[in-house]
Amino acid sequence: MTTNSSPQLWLYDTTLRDGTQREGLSVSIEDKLRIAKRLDQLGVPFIEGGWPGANPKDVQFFWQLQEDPLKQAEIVAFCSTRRPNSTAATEPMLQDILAAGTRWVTIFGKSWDLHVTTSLKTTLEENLAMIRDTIEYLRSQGRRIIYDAEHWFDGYKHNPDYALQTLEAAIASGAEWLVLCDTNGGTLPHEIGQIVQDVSSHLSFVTCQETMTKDNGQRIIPQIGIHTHNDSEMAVANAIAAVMAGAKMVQGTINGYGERCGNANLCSLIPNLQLKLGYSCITEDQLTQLTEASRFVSEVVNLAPDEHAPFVGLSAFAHKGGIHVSAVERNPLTYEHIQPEQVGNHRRIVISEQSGLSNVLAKARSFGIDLDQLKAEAKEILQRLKDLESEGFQFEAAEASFALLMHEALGGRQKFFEVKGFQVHCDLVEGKETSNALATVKIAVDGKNILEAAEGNGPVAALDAALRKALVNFYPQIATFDLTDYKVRILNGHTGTAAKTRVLVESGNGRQRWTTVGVSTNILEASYQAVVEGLEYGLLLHSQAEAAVKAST
Ligand SMILES: CC(=O)SCCNC(=O)CCNC(=O)[C@H](O)C(C)(C)COP(=O)(O)OP(=O)(O)OC[C@H]1O[C@@H](n2cnc3c(N)ncnc32)[C@H](O)[C@@H]1OP(=O)(O)O
Ligand SMILES: CC(=O)C(=O)O
Repeated sequence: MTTNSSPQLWLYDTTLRDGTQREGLSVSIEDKLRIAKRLDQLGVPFIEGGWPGANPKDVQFFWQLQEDPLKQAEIVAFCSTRRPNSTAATEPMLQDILAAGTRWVTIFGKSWDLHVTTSLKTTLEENLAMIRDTIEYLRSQGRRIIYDAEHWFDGYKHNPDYALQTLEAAIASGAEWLVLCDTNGGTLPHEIGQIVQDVSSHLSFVTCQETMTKDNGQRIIPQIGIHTHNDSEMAVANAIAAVMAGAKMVQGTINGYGERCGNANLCSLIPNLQLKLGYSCITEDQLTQLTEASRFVSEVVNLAPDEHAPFVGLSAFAHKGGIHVSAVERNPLTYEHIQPEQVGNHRRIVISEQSGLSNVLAKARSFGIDLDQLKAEAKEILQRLKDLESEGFQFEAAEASFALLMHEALGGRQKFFEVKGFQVHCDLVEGKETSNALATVKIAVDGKNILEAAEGNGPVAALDAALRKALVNFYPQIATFDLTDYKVRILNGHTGTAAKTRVLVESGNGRQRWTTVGVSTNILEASYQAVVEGLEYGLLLHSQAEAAVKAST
C-alpha cells in the first residue's frame, strides 16, 4: 500500500510511439486519441504521443490535442537530435516538434560510439554537438527536455568515457531527465543495477560542477530514467533493477507492445513498483482500472489480449488444479501473490479433468447452485466431468455445458424442447465459393411435434437456422440469440477421417455470452450437440431472469 510518504516514481508511457513500432500494430489518429485519453484517466503523468516530423498522422494527432487537451498528463513529442553537419534551427523535424505545441519534448541521441560512426557516419565530436545544439535550441524555444540516451548500456559497456560525455552534453545543455535506454534489450538486471549506480555517482559529481538554471532561476538537477526492451525477456526486471538503483522515471508501454519483442510492460511494472516495492506511481483507485485499461488498449489496436499476462490477463488469477482451488477457497493468499481486485482483475475457478471437489462446489456456487450439502451428487458430477473430458470434451471454455451437466445430475434440467432428429443436405457447386445447405429438424415442444427446414451457407448455419425457426413461436426470446463464434478442433488427428472432433460454440443474447461444447467422430453431430446446448442454455438464462424479476415484485 502506498502512503503520502511513499517515494514518487514518474511513469512515462510510449505506447503511442514505441508501441506502434511493433510489427502488426497500426493505429489511426482517432485510435491514438482514444488511447491517450484512457492513459490520462489512468493517471500516467507523461504520455509520448509520437514523432511529429515522421508522418502526417503524428503531426495531426498533436494538433488535435492542442484543440482538446488532456486533463492531467503531459503529452510529449519525440524526435532525434539534429542531423550531422546541420543546425538545429534549420532542421525541419525540429520545427515540426515545435509546431506540436507540447511543453515537454523527448530527444533521443546516440550514446554508443559504434552508432555514431556507423549509423550516423559522423565523428564523436559532431555527435556531442548534435546533442548540445538540439537541446539548447529547443530550450531556447521554451521546451523542457527529456533526453533518451539510445543504446546507453551497450555504449557504456564498450566505451564508458564517451558514453558519459554524451550525458554530460545533455546535462550541460539543460536536459531535465536522462533516460538510459537498453535499446537492444540484451542487458541483464545485475548489469543494469550496477551501471545505473555508476551513472548516478558520476552525475552527482558532474551536476555539482555544472548545472543549468531554469527560466525561474532554479538549478536543473537532472534525474535518471529507464527505458528497457524485452529481447531477453528482462524488460520489466531491468526497469525494476534501475529503479532500485535510483532511477526516478520508468518508461514502458501498455501490454508491453513495442518493436521486436516489445518494451517494458507497464501493466506488470506499475503493480510491481506500487504493490511490492511501495513506490507511488498512480492512485490506488487508478490502479484498479489497470485491467480494464489493458483490455481497452488491446481492443483499440485490434490485437487479442494475452490471456496469460501477469496481473491483467484473464488467467492471471484463474485456478485450475483441485489442490489450488481447495486452498484458495480457504484463504486466497495460499495461491495468489496479490488480491486480483487491486488491479481490477478477479479470481476465476476453472473446471476440467484437473478438478477436485472444491472446483465443482465453487463453480456450482457461481451458478447459484448450493452443492455444499450434497457431497455425493457433487462427487458424481466430478466423476462425470472427468469421464467426459477423457472422451474429448473440454469444459473450461464451455461453462454453459457444464452448468447443464450439473442440472442434469441434480435432476433439475429443464426440458425446453426435444430434438427428435435432423437431416442436412449440402450442395457443392464447382466455382461457387460457399456451399448451399438445407437442414430439416424435427422437434417436440410441450408434446407438439414440429418439422421445420431452413437454408444456410453451410451445414451448421442451416441447422442453427432450422432449430431457431422451429422454436421461435414457442420462445420468442430466441430471436435475440446469436451464434457469435464457432471453433473446431480435431482431437486425435493421426486416425485420419475417423478422428474425433470437438466443437465449441459461443452464443449471446446481447447482454451475456456463453459457450457450449460437443464431441463426436462426426463434425456435424458435434456441432449439433453444441448448438442445441447453446439454445437450451440461452432459454435457461431467460427463464432464470424472469424468475428473478417475479421474485422481486
Ligand atoms: C530506438 C528508437 O526506437 S528510435 C525511433 C525509431 N523510430 C522510427 O524510426 C520511426 C519513425 N521514423 C521515420 O519515419 C523515418 O525513419 C524518419 C522520418 C525519422 C527518417 O526518415 P529518412 O530521412 O528517410 O531516414 P531513414 O529512415 O533512412 O533513417 C536514417 C537517417 O536517420 C539518421 N539518424 C539516426 N539516428 C539519428 C539521431 N539520433 N540523430 C540524428 N539523426 C539520426 C541517420 O543518420 C540517417 O541519416 P541519413 O539518411 O542522412 O544518413
Ligand atoms: C529511444 C528508444 O526508444 C530506445 O532507445 O529504445
